[in-house]
Amino acid sequence: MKYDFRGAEPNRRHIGPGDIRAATPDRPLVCLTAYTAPVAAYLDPVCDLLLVGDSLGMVIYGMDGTVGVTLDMMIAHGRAVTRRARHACVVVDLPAGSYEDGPGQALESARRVMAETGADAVKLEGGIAVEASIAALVGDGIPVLGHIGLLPQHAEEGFRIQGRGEDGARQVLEDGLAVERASAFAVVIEGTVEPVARRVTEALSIPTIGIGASAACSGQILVTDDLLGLYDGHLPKFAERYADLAGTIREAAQRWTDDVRSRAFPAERNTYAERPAGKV
Ligand SMILES: Nc1nc(=O)c2c([nH]1)NC[C@@H]1CN(c3ccc(C(=O)N[C@@H](CCC(=O)O)C(=O)O)cc3)CN21
Ligand SMILES: CC(C)C(=O)C(=O)O
Ligand SMILES: [Mg+2]
Repeated sequence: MKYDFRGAEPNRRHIGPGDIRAATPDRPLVCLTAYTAPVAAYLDPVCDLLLVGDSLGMVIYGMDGTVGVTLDMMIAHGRAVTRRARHACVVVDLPAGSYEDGPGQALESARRVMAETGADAVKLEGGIAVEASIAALVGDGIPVLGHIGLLPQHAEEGFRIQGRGEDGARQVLEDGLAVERASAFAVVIEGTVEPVARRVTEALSIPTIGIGASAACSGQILVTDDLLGLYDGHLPKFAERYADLAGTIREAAQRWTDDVRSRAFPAERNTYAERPAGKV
């Protein structure tokens, strides 16, 4: 079925879910989170996929976890990102409480996200437990990105690495196989040991996108605020800081503060005259 994008631009992006699905091992998929229009504008040309992740609850709303994030929050940020993305595939997370009741609830939530944001796809956490829901969305024409391994929406005892031991390894693999059976176009593997990520990647015909899941995946995703040194919480071991935006912000704010107090700001170029220069 075709969606009418109420207020949202129909998706005219260069890279679609089908292109992500067709990724080949010679070119790892490059994925980052984006929650706002300007960050989407900066990342869009260099990424294959932009994820509007429910991590935004922790990263920009200061929550302790992702469980309090609502569908309305995801839609507002999803819409901001699709306003700027014209190259990368845009995926929006279904938040906790918006799909666990089963295929009916998942369909209702995913349809809203697609119609109101103009995203290319949705992501939901889980394998076997959500297989029927993923299949229902795909059957309705909504592309789905899977998410297995560490599931932050179900991390009641903290964010623990998954797949250790034979039982753990089997569960992650079974979840990956379920996501593939349900016809997701790719799957995120989060917080898993390398042998498990390798086994899942070899066993599945769809690409695996790793976060804290080793180099054995078909691609990588990271939370952009971690990459940029902007997140003010605990940085997971798997994240790597490529910039220090927190330091840049503190320094700029301090310099401006000094300039206001010394009356160096505002300068003449920041000040309106009675009549604009050159006009009579
Ligand atoms: N800023 C940010 N970055 C993320 O990657 C991220 C979020 N927020 N929020 C949602 C989830 C939560 N994530 C996390 C957060 C912390 C750990 C963490 O601290 N893990 C321990 C490993 C514990 C173990 O060995 O079992 C670590 O020390 O890295 C892992 C994943 C990943 N996602
Ligand atoms: C960490 C990624 C995969 C995610 O789900 C998020 O940012 O919410
Ligand atoms: Mg998420």
